[in-house]
Amino acid sequence: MAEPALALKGLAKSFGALKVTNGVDLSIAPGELHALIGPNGAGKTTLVHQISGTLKPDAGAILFGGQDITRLSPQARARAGLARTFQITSTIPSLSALENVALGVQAHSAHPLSLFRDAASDEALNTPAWEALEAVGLAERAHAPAGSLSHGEKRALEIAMALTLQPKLILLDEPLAGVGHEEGERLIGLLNSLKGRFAMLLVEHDMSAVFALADRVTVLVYGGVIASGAPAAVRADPAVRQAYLGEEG
Ligand SMILES: Nc1ncnc2c1ncn2[C@@H]1O[C@H](COP(=O)(O)OP(=O)(O)OP(=O)(O)O)[C@@H](O)[C@H]1O
Repeated sequence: MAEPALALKGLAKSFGALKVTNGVDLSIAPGELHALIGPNGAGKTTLVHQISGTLKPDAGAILFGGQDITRLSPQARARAGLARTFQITSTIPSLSALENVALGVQAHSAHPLSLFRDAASDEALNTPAWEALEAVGLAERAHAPAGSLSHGEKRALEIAMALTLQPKLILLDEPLAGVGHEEGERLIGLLNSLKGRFAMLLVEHDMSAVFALADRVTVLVYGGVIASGAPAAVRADPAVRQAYLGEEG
């Protein structure tokens, strides 16, 4: 069997007496889109922070393509191909979409010290930047300042920036939050078009998006996994229905 793209083994994190991640086991196959759902405060974002490396677990291990990355810095994880998009927009508003992506390419290139040396005019940066913009459907907006893009376009731009890492896995933290219905549909189409190229862990409250996209779903409640599996099985699980009672109707 292929090595999982990502495997969490007994991951634990407490804030004081609060066990926010309570011995989480999770496995994502290469190319799989895995959704992580759960009620507010279940610990989803805390789990994503531990996977990306901005928060240290108290116990447990994180394996990325079989390699133990539990103690690696976020930068080293990104270089290994673990990309993430942020709930808070991380682009530079005054620079064009193309310049933002080209800067991302430059930051991860062999010569990052040349940062800001007119990133968008350098062909070695430009070609992958254009490819990433095309992959997310933003090529026509390449020269628009990132700050002028719509909410959904900004999310697509962040995904383009993640693509320049040539990722093996992308962590998507609520990509649909604050995005209107029409743009949401476009983003779901975009994520669908990227499926299979790399693994994705999607944290999302929009259940129609989750069930439209996910190969497998894991449900987190009070920091613990209560169900994990194929979408239909998870949806029918009595413990999951109980956890969502009143939220999903
Ligand atoms: N730095 C911190 N210090 C103390 N408690 C924290 C900290 N970060 C998160 N928590 C608590 O941990 C719990 C889980 O929070 P987390 O943001 O991971 O949940 P979530 O599932 O992502 O929620 P949401 O769906 O609302 O984003 C919450 O009770 C939160 O208040």
